[in-house]
Amino acid sequence: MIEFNGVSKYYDGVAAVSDLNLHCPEGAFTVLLGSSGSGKSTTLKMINRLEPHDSGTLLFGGQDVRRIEVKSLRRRIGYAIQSVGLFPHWTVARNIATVPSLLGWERARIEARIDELLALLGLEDGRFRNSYPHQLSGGQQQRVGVARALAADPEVLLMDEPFGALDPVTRGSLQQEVRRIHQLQGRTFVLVTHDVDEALLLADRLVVMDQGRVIQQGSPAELLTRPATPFVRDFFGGSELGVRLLARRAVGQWLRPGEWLEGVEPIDEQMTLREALSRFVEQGCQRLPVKSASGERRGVLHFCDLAAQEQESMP
Ligand SMILES: Nc1ncnc2c1ncn2[C@@H]1O[C@H](COP(=O)(O)OP(=O)(O)OP(=O)(O)O)[C@@H](O)[C@H]1O
Repeated sequence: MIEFNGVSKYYDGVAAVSDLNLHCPEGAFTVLLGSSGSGKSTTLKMINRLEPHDSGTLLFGGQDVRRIEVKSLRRRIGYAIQSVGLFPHWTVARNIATVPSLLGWERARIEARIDELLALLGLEDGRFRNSYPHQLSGGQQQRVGVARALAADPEVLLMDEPFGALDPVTRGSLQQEVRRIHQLQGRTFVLVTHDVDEALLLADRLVVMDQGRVIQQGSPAELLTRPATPFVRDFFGGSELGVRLLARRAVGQWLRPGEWLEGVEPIDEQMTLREALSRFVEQGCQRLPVKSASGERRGVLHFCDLAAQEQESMP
């Protein structure tokens, strides 16, 4: 969907990104991960031409972005940023309606879309619709920012640290929400973050950047198990690589079916192996029964299997 071929961008002769080769596949959730100043935001802004690139080619849906009229390009791309950028004197509803109104949608269609998005982002409580941004919490404002970016059902959603300023609990619930929306709608999402756990939670495809260059790109499991350089390994927390890998895997794939255990509270098969590890430590046990969301017996998770799989996947 989006392809960078040898793309560079300079500010006052200094490269912000250089010779970028990067692919964001259609329908995938791509996350650009890197430390401050590594060129992530610049990369994102070149996609919707908020920043023009200086050399190389950047393709959007197979077309050179320079050949797509800026207005029509931006209509195809939603953009959500950390500072939200809501219009302060407009209600939530009017903020969300910004792009559909520009596109000349009929009133009834706009109203229906606002309702749909408020429900999608967990803001369906009637009071939000006509509130002003300053009457909302930071987390609610971020939700409205994402709703506004999604309003005209863009082909691509770009998000630059959209949960940056939030407390861990609100951040966690918004991350889950965005993941759910991605799975539901099957659109192409590109998100920028410097938070490793956020990246691992959301990404189908992960791109690690440093000093304006792509250091490695691939699936989260690939990067965790086969980091291409010591930098990538260190970025994922070196000794924490194994635990982070456990956070990507669900209990359901690792249990022994056909076994059961009485007298111990069962865990859910959707639980991550990382959470299960905490449960083993908390309860000081070696085995845990596993049930489905509807309460059916699925089998037993053995601590020794979990430890073995972590060793296998370590680089
Ligand atoms: N408008 C600008 N003028 C001059 N230099 C800039 C401009 N925007 C970015 N840069 C420089 O380009 C480099 C990459 O910046 P960029 O914002 O893309 O990094 P980032 O990885 O998104 O960082 P952060 O996580 O801190 O936002 C930095 O060295 C930055 O100082």
